[in-house]
Amino acid sequence: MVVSKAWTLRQHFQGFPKASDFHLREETLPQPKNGQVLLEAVFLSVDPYMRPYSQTMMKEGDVMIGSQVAKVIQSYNPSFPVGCHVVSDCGWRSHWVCDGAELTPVLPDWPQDIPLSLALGAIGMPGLTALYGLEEVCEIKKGETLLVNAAAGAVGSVVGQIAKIKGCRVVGCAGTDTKVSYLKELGFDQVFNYKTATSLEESLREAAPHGYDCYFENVGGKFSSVVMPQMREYGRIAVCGSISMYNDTTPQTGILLSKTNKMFVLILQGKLRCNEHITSGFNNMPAAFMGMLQGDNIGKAVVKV
Ligand SMILES: NC(=O)C1=CN([C@@H]2O[C@H](COP(=O)(O)OP(=O)(O)OC[C@H]3O[C@@H](n4cnc5c(N)ncnc54)[C@H](OP(=O)(O)O)[C@@H]3O)[C@@H](O)[C@H]2O)C=CC1
Ligand SMILES: CCCCCC(=O)/C=C/[C@@H]1[C@@H](C/C=C\CCCC(=O)O)[C@@H](O)C[C@H]1O
Repeated sequence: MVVSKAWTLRQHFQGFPKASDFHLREETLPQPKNGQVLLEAVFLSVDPYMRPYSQTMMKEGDVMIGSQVAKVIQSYNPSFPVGCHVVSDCGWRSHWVCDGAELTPVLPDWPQDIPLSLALGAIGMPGLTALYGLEEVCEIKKGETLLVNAAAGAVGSVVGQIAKIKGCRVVGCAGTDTKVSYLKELGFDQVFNYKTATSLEESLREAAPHGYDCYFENVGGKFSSVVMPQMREYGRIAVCGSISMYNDTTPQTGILLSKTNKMFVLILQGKLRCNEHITSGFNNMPAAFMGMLQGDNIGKAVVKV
């Protein structure tokens, strides 16, 4: 018998999440049956969507939603032998029994030099979101000017680097001077701290006097209203997220939305840098989640068990 730890939503968040909104419970798992596996969490993801989706998809008492990289530690399913790694959407749990239908195997040819945690970051959902938004939504072209906000985060940092690789001029905004320096190191052309800028409108205009061809929107709310008039004719906007609104108790005006090998190659060639903000310990899941929402992370926020 394995006793699993699980973080539940004790009560729905009101505004910014608090430590007392979470509850750590223990649950005894059943012995896996034929076709099933027992998973042990190795890295867990904390992502912005957990805040708005907790409101719409979860009841109080439910285990927090989320993905993790887990190791198979017992197996009665030949597709997932003991020792292999998978991505599972089983939530904030240390262990879980399930069948293979819900699991994505970590590729058997995963390069040794690339940390498995990137399956939750640049090689996973955030990285592929960045690539999809740039290529399929913005259809970005060489020579164009792109704006990305939350630029030092999991999605934003990949967006800016891919756009540079494609020969674009990239403007990024982030919330600390350390993030600004990091983005300059990554090769962004113009970067500013939106929290200390005297005027967001002027900083955006100074960074791109002829306006923006593409806008990769991660923040929403007032930020997007300021960007709109600075879009060029035939400009394209990938509305990816609206983190500035996720903790609102009263609605603001503004937008609210409801190729893996390629990424390996770019990382191994040193063209795509993937910083991670790693918090240690399953017990620190709520702190890691709240830290990410308030901007503590440079790159992808993950928890290492
Ligand atoms: N549509 C889709 O499929 C997906 C959408 N997303 C969206 O992309 C966005 C970024 O996600 P992700 O890269 O995972 O997260 P990040 O790693 O970027 O972490 C969140 C960051 O958001 C910034 N932030 C927090 N509050 C505000 C605010 N009020 N105004 C501006 N910035 C703020 C903080 O950085 P700072 O210090 O710069 O403020 C923080 O570090 C989110 O909106 C998310 O919902 C993500 C994945 C998939
Ligand atoms: C108003 C919320 C906008 C959030 C944008 C965002 O960050 C989206 C991220 C998703 C993420 C969602 C994860 C779980 C929810 C499952 C929804 C369901 O119908 O089952 C991930 O699935 C991929 C991103 O697109």
